[in-house]
Amino acid sequence: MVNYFVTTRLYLKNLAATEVFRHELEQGGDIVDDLESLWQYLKSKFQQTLTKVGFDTWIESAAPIRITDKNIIIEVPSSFHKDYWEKNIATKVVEYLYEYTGQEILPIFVIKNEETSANHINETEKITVEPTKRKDALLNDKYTFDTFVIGKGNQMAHAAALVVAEDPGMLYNPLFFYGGVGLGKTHLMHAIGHQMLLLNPEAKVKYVSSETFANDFINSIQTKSQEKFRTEYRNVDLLLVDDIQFFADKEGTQEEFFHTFNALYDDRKQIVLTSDRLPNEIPKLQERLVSRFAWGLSVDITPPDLETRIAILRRKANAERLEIPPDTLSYIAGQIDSNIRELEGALVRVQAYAAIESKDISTSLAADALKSIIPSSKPSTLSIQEIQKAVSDYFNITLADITGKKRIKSIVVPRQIAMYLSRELTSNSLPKIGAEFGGKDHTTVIHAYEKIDHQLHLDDDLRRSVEDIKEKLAR
Ligand SMILES: Nc1ncnc2c1ncn2[C@@H]1O[C@H](COP(=O)(O)OP(=O)(O)OP(=O)(O)O)[C@@H](O)[C@H]1O
Repeated sequence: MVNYFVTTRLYLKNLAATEVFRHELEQGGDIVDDLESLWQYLKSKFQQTLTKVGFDTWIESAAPIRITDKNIIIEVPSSFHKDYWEKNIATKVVEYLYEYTGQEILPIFVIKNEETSANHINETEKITVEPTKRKDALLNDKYTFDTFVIGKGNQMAHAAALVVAEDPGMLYNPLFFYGGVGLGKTHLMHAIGHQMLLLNPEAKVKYVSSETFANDFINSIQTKSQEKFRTEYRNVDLLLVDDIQFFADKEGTQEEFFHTFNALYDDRKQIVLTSDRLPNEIPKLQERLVSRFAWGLSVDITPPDLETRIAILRRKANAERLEIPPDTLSYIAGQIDSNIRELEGALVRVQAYAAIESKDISTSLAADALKSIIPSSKPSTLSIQEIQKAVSDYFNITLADITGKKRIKSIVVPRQIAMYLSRELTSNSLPKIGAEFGGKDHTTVIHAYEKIDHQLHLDDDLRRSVEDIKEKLAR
């Protein structure tokens, strides 16, 4: 019998030498005519060893490309998946392939190209995993991995969430999700909690918003029950803290959280945090917290593309047993592009409108129902380019300066004003505004918006300039 461990060592030894693999691949002839049957065999083996969510995430998203007598090429959706396969699944592939072919065949992982990766959107409609009924964890029953639709913008966050749910405290600690509002950060957090409890019903899971943490802490001081507070927060296996940007300005809470974090981290307990921005962009977050949060993995969630939005709506419509024609789903998904909570709200609105009118849901009914909330109904038809031009004319700088990267104050302030006005006066999403400013991140737009918004109350000159520009734009 060829020892599987020898095979594994061989595999690991060669892992870095992908080029050698490729050469060998070119030398080797095809050995299996029916790649599909072999893949089915591998899948059936993994079905027995992985959880359903693990199987869906890692195996279902991969596809075999070719096999020779030396290698099998497996296509995976992202570098994150590739990394996970190499570290956790590859040795099993070698073992199972040996069982099937009697030969040592080493896997090579290639990343699927960007254009086609949308094909991997998980549109599984069935909900098979019963969410945990443990109420003390305060988890929302609806927020599980099964109800989470995977798309380009959240694929990596979803995979990382699954890793920490199945292997808490080991690989990514803390796990930090950041991104705009309503994009699924809370949903993923709860899914981690459910999955962990499913695998280990005895696990202690605690989910809190940052406000609840702060309030619990303040109450514990007022009621002299700090010991109880500490026991409650430091004796858990998984601590989930949502929206930690609200820790800004709360010195005492940050101090306490620092100690909570250290206690859990030292005990190898898993910590998961979310915020609307990266830790170093949260104003007044203590440096020592910022650096600790960077110990683990930070993953952003970006707004879903159209296919993902349609898949989310379809899942929701199915769950509510609503009959909605595909083109109507596409229409609704096309109207709301940056916030899934609003997308779901739009569907509820269409549903209510159909009930009131006693009509079936159609595209024209959806258009009527959404008239008052879709972006095109906002009063302004102003474009971002018009705003950029008005601001650059006003400050006598070039359009290239407005969209460029120069960091001098005489350009940075007008650029921030232009971003502020783009958010105030147009219905464009934050990522779209960022893109129009030379491909900047949405968090840069949030930062600019908040800075100008704040300064307007303090700086008369700035306020006058913004009013003048607005007036010019209104003409
Ligand atoms: N990928 C997804 N698949 C299915 N539903 C989703 C997905 N992403 C978000 N949702 C749904 O959208 C709604 C908003 O998501 P969630 O509350 O998790 O957003 P969030 O990023 O935490 O927002 P906030 O920053 O406001 O806290 C929820 O109902 C959630 O179930």
